[in-house]
This record gives sequence, C-alpha cells and structure tokens, in this order.
Amino acid sequence: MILGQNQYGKAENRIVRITREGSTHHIKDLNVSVALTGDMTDVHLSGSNANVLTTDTTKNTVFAFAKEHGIASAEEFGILLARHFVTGQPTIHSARIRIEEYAWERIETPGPKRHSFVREGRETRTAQIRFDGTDWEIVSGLKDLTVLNSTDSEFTGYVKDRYTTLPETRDRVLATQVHARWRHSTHEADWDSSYRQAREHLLAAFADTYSLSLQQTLHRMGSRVLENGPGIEEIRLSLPNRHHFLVDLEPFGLKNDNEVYYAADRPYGLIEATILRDGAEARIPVDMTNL
Ligand SMILES: O=c1[nH]c(=O)c2[nH]c(=O)[nH]c2[nH]1
Repeated sequence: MILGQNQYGKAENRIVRITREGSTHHIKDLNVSVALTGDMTDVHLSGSNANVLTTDTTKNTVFAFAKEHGIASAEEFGILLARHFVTGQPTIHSARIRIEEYAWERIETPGPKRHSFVREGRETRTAQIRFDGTDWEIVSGLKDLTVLNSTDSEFTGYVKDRYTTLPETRDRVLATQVHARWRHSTHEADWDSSYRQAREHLLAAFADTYSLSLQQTLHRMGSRVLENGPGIEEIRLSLPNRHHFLVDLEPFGLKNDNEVYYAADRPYGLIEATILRDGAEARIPVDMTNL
C-alpha cells in the first residue's frame, strides 16, 4: 500500500479577540482551521509520533498568537501562523490556514460606552396571523439576531451544590442569538415601523443593561419593547447563552487580560421567558421552535 496525500491539524478554532481602548472595544471573531503536511509517513505506517506537532499545540498556538500579535486581518493572522508552523518545525513542510471571519457592527448608544455589537447579516423576520372570522391574532417576531457585550456583564451569587464548578465572574462576555415573538392587540398597524421599533428597543436594552444575568437582560429587553410599543400585549424571548470562555494562556507565559476567548457552540444555556402587559393573557406558545 502507498500512503497518499495526508494532512492534519485542529479545525474550527472559534476565537474571539477583544481589544479595549478605554470604553471603546473592538472585536475580531474568527473560525480558524489549521492543516499541516510534512514527514508524516512514520505516524501513519509505524505509529511513531516523533514528527508530530500535535493538533492540540496548533490550537494553543492560534489562541496564543491572538494574544501576542493581535488580529489585524484574517490574512495577516493566517500568514503569521503558517510561517510559524513551517519555519518552526523541521518535520512540517507546509501549512494551510483557513479562516472564516464573522463581521460585527457596533450598536450605537448615547453615552461613552462602546462595547455592544450586533452580528452583520440580517436576522430573519417572522410573522404569524390567525383569523377565525371574528378575532385576529397577529404575532410578529425575529430570530437569529446575534448580539454581544464585551463587558458590563457579571454572574455571581448563584446556588452552589456539590456539582457546581462555575467560577463567579464580575466581567464576562455576554452573547446571545435573540429569538423573539411579540403579539399585537390590533390587526391594523404600520407593521414595518412597528418591527423596526421593536428590533431597535431589543438592541438598545441589550446594550444599555448592566447585566447581572441573562435572565435580567431578557426581562429588560422584553419590558422595553412593551414600554415603547403600546400595541404590543405580550413578548416571548428565547435567548441561548453563547458562552465565551477565557482561554488560559498562563502555560505559555502570557496573561489573558480579558482579551482572548474561546466561543463555544454547545452546550449553551437557554434562557426563556414571556413578559406581559398587566392584565394580558399569555397566548404565545412556550415552545417557539416551530413557527
Ligand atoms: O446569565 C446566566 N444565567 C444563568 O442561569 C447561568 N447559568 C450559568 O451557568 N451561567 C449563567 N449565566
């Protein structure tokens, strides 16, 4: 048998790098995949790992480089990594670095704070209309509106039982993908303007709230839509807590000063609640996955 083309490395390193200039924060959000080739005949044929730079090391390098060199652009970052792997190890002859970059737009708010972002690419707007010949029920909504605060979020003071390991945090990244549905008290409205306003208030409440939990942020987001939308009776929000874990860079002699995060995709906390106007009936189904 002949060993043909082969390559290896860590794929899909989900890295978020926050750069802080006072109260103005900048974000880079990348998915970095490393593939290396070189003298890898032995590892395949005899099982000797002597020539192998581990995929785990390639992952660590991606995170450490984000801290040490920053991420000026995907190309620049990829060039640094590829050069490092190929020139740093005699057994590695070529490197392919693939990067997907997710773009974020700043949520502009009055005041000096500039640490709130919404993922570029529009969310999906939703609508459901019911009519039985007498009564109307109009439910508007959106899904996949992805937002992130790079500070002003803490989580402390929760129950600790024998299985609790989560460390308390006074400063964390709070990110979620908003899924919301809101029910109108009327079937006559300027629907586009109503939608724009609800979306704007969801974003403003997310950005403005100093968060003690995602539950509290959810309540502020829903309440703000109701406070500013007199024709809205009820809103249901489903917010996945898109965890961003600080990467431990200590083993590489680097201090991670809330700059380099690993964006985990699953599992995620899922925080859901309905907010109602006084006297309103809860009619939006609890399970919103099937619109
Ligand atoms: O905002 C949060 N709410 C929770 O209920 C929770 N649980 C958890 O592990 N992290 C968080 N964060």
